[in-house]
Amino acid sequence: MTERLPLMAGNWKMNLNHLEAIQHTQKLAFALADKDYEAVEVAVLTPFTDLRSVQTLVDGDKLKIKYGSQDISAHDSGAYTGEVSGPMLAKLKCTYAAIGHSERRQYHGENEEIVNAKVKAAYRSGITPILCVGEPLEVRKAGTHVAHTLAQLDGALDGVPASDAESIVVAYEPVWAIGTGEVATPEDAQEVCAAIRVRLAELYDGELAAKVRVLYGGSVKASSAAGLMAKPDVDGALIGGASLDADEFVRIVRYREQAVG
Ligand SMILES: O=C[C@H](O)COP(=O)(O)O
Repeated sequence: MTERLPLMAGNWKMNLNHLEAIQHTQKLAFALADKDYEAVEVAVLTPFTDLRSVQTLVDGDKLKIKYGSQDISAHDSGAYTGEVSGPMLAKLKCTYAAIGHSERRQYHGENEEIVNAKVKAAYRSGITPILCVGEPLEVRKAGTHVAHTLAQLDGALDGVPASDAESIVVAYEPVWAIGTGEVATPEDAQEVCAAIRVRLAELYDGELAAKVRVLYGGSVKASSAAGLMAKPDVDGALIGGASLDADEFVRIVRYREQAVG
């Protein structure tokens, strides 16, 4: 069986200016030890304005924290006011770019076509997409959450070759769980994360599907992390609010030390 290194990624959303970002990253770096990084990959997804500061800190102090953006342009350069391109993010040595987060879909009209173009743009620049998928509350209530989420996955990966897709990270984030304090049960998370892996095997092959990390996101805290991570198809978490509290984020990274709640 393929060993998947768990990934705990903090999505700061539109929080922490570049000075606060330095302080926060230093606090994380101070708290995290080599053994933490052996057990878990740790990443922060910061506002664009923080990336240069975080890069300088990571490079200068040789930190093992990975970092990336919360979005990426579908275009590589040109007259796209306000956009930030893959080559620009690659120059800042970003490992990851979150793509298709529900807040981008909801507030910025990102549809499957745009998400697909952004996934391809990330790969053109050697950046690994953290592709966000997940259903809103009405879809969950209608019981069609698996089909809804898999349709988002299909759309995002349309025309993406296996040689790229094998490195993708998929984050299942039910919209009703984001920022609400209502975390999905481990069983709910497992149901959809497993379905995502099955679909990856159908779209590509079982070997690729076994390699891809599928995260859960939505109100994850230290108290819920161990229970979620106990599920076989949950390979980490995308953490919003709780990632802004360095102590809480470190506790999530050390989920193995928490009780399965
Ligand atoms: O990207 C992170 C998700 O939107 C989860 O956010 P949250 O942990 O604040 O619910």
